[in-house]
Amino acid sequence: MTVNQSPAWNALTEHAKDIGQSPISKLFTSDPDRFKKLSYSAANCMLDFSKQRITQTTIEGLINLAEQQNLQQKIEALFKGDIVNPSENRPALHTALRQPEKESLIVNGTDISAEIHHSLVQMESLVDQIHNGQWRGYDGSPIKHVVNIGVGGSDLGPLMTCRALSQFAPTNIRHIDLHFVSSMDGSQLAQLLDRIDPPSTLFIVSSKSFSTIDTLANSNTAREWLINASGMSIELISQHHFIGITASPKKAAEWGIPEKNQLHFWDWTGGRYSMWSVIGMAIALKVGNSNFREFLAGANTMDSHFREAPLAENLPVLLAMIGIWNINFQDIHAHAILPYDGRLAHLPAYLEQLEMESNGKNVTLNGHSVDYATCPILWGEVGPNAQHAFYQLLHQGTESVMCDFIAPALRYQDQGEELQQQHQLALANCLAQSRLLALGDSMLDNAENSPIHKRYTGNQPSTTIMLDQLSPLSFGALIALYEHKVYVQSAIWEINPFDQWGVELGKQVATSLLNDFENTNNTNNDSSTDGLIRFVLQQRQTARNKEDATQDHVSQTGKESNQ
Ligand SMILES: O=P(O)(O)OC[C@H]1O[C@](O)(CO)[C@@H](O)[C@@H]1O
Repeated sequence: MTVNQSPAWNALTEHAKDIGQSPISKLFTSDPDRFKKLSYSAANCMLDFSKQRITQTTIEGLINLAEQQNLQQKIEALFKGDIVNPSENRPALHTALRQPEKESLIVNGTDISAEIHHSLVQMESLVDQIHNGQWRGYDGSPIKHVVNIGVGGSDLGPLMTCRALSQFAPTNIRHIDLHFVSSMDGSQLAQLLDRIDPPSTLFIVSSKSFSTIDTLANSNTAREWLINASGMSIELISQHHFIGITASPKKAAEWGIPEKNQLHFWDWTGGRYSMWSVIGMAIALKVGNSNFREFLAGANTMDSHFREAPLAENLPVLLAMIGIWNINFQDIHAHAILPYDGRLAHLPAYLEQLEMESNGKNVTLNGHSVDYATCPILWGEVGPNAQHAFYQLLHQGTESVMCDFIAPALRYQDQGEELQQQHQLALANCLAQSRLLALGDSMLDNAENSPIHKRYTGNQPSTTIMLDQLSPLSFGALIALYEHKVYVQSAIWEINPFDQWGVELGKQVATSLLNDFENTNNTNNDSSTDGLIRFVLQQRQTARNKEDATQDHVSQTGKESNQ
C-alpha cells in the first residue's frame, strides 16, 4: 500500500474537504487563542503556525500520519547511523558532526565521534596558523586573503553562515578577507584575481568528491595565476597556497595538494549537510574557532530536541508535517523563504539546495514512481526587498504560495536607537505582510467597497520563525531545524533525501558536448543543441577574422610609416 492510499492519508483527505478553502481569517475569528495554541518554542526558536490553514484536528491527523509512517523509528535510524541512503549504501551522520566529544558513536565498529573531533582539532590548528600569521605565502608574506573554491554544498553553507555571523568575528581575526568562488564560468574568480595579491592569498579547495569540474576549473586557474606570479613550481605553490578539504584524499593528492595541507571528512556526510564538518573551515576563519563550536552546539540542541521531543511538540516534525498538509492536501507547490534580516540573505539559496536536491525525487525507496507531490519549488529573497519585487504575485497572483517568514526578535541591542528603530521597521513589515497574506483585506473596514483591482483575498498560509536573536547558537539550531524538516518529509513520502542522481547525467552530457565545440560540422545532437554550438563557433570565427584584419592593418600601417 502506498502512503497516499493509507488510512491516515485518507483521513487527512477527508479532513481537507471539511476545512476546505475555509478562509484563515475565519479560523482566527472563531478562536481568539489561536496563536497560543499553535505556536511552539524550543532551542532558541519560536514557530508560529497560527497563520496556516489548520486546526488542532489537522495537527492530530498529521501526527497520525507521522506515526503510521514509523517516524520515531526513522528518526532513531538517522541518529544511530543506519543506512538511510540505500542507493549509495550509506548512513547520513551530519548529526554526529555536532555531537559533544564525550558522546561516543560506534558505527561499523569505529568510534566516529573520536575521528570527527580529531579532524575538527586539525582544522582549528590550521585556522589558528592563518589567523596568527604563521601560515606564509611563497615570499614569506602572511595570509591576507582566503578564497574558498567550492560549489553546491561545498560553498552555499559556509557562504551563508559567514554572512549571517560575521558580526561575531573577534577583532583580532578581522584582518583576513574571505572570498567565495563557485561558478564554473570563471567570472567570480577573474574579478577577484584582479583585486588580490598572489603571495598573501590562500585557496581552500572544498570538494567532497574532488572531481567536480566547476571547482577543479577554478582551482586550475588559481594555481596558474600563482605560478605565473611567482615563477615557482606546482609543488611549492601547492604547499604554500592550497588547502584541500575532501572525502577523497587520493584525488586531492593527485591534483597536487600535499597530505599535510588536507583536511578530511567522510562519505557519510552529504554535500549539502557538510558545513558542520571541516568544510566549515571558512566559517571558523571568519568567526573564529570558538564561535564555530557554538554554531555546532546550537545545531546539537535542535538535534536533541528532534530526537527526544514527542512528535506533537517537535518543531522539525511540525514544520515538516504542516508542509505536507500544504503540498499534499492543499495543493500548494510553491514555497517562498522570506528572511527579514539582511544577514540571512543567502538562506534562500541554501534552502533551495537543501530541500530541492534532497526531496526533489519522484521514485520511492522501493523503486516505485510516486503518484503524489513531493518537494515544492522553493525560492526566496530578503523579505523587505522581495516586497518591492515579487510580493505582488503573493498578494494578487493566481498561485497559492506558502511562506516562511524568518526574523530575530532582538537586534542592534548595543548599537543605538536608530538601528533598533530600523529593526522594528523590518519586524513591522514582516508582521504586516504575513497578516495581510493570511487575512486579506477582511481586516479593513469597508474593504468590499474597494474596486476589485485593489482587493486582497489573503488565505496564503505562512509560518513565522522567530529567533530570540541571531547568534551562532540560534543560527545553528535554525539550520538543523530545516535539515530535520527535510528528513521528516522524506520519511512520509518514502523517498531518499540523501542522494542526487538527477544531477549526474547533465555532467556527462556536458563533458561530451565539450568536444563538439571543436568540430564545426557536428551533427551529433538535436538540431537545437547543434544549432547553438554552430552559432557560438560562427561568432568565434567572426571575432578571429576581425582580429586578423586589425593585425594586418597594424602591420601594414607600420610598414608604411617606416617607408
Ligand atoms: O563537494 P563536491 O563533491 O565538489 O560536490 C559539490 C556539489 O555537487 C553536487 O554533487 C551536485 O552536483 C552536490 O550535491 C554537491 O554539494
